[in-house]
Amino acid sequence: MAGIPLDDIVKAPKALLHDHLDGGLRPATIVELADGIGHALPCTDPADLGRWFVESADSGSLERYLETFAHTVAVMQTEESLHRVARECALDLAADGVVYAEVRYAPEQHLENGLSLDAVVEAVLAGFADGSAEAAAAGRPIRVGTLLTAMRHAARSQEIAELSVRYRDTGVVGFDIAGAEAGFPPTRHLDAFEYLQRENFHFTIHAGEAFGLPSIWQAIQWCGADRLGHGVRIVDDITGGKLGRLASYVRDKRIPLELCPSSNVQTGAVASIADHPIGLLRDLRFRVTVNTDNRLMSGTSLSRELALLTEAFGYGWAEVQWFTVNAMKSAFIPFDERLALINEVVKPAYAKLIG
Ligand SMILES: O=c1[nH]cnc2c1ncn2[C@H]1C[C@H](O)[C@@H](CO)O1
Ligand SMILES: [Zn+2]
Repeated sequence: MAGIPLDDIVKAPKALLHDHLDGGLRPATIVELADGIGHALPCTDPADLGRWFVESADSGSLERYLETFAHTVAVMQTEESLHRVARECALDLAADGVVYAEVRYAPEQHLENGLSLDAVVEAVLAGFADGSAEAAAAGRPIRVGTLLTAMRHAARSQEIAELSVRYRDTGVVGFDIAGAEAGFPPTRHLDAFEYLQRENFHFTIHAGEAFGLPSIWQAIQWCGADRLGHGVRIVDDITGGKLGRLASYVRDKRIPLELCPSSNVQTGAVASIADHPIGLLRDLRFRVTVNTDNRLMSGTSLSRELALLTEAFGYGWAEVQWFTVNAMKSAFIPFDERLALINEVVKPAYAKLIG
């Protein structure tokens, strides 16, 4: 199918809920930062390096996909580099027409040079603020919220949950757990999730990506996740269009699915974009959102993910608006602020596009 041209999608306002800061660096920035600290890279030409990330992440396994992060995390160990990467992230998302983004990363992975958790968070928040201000000045306003991630194989989730709550009034809007899923169920971090619930805070959980329904069930029914990071394996509870109890619960409660089409193809969660369950899940009216996961590892952008879906499933502007409004409705910022973006930015733009 023809699909909507990428350039047109770039111009439309979009919202992004699932994007990793350490999965979205510019290849040229990695080369410069690595040179400055003497970190050895697989190659030093930015274009080659960009291809290396995509090819290496194209592994068919989440564990191998995650190995590529060693190089991005290695160059994000100082306040200056964290600030730079966050600033460029805000600028790149704004240039792609993203007007609202929640970007996540794991502060515990940025302590190798002796930074404190608070220093990491403050450097990233300052980078997002500076990048957003520059984007606005250039006529591309964007709001960036931060999610702090705890690594599911580690044991710092309570500490990171407390860190998130400490920065809730200065830009951190939610919490997440990420990393290899098999063998590391969400309930390992139950104390952190119960703490966050007592604090009336928001969190999403990577679940139902490399592991199936038990992970999703725990994330929702034991841990109380507001959203599912990926959640794509919820299709295992749907047979011939008929929903099982867990799938019904997720749909009926309007639990947002942060679907990441290209990432799922690379980790082997789905065979191809055309085979992605997003088509079925949309038809069944789940609260589906479209996301990038890791723009560097997938060589992608939110506009490209949407363009691929318009090609594969024949979607038009009405569907792109639907995905965008779903994401805005599911954002972790206050209701009135979500509504303002939907009514004042998203809907007027799509009214013109849909005609
Ligand atoms: O798709 C993913 N699934 C699980 N973990 C992931 C995914 N993408 C990135 N991560 C991990 C690697 C990063 O270093 C970490 C924090 O952003 O989150
Ligand atoms: Zn992710």
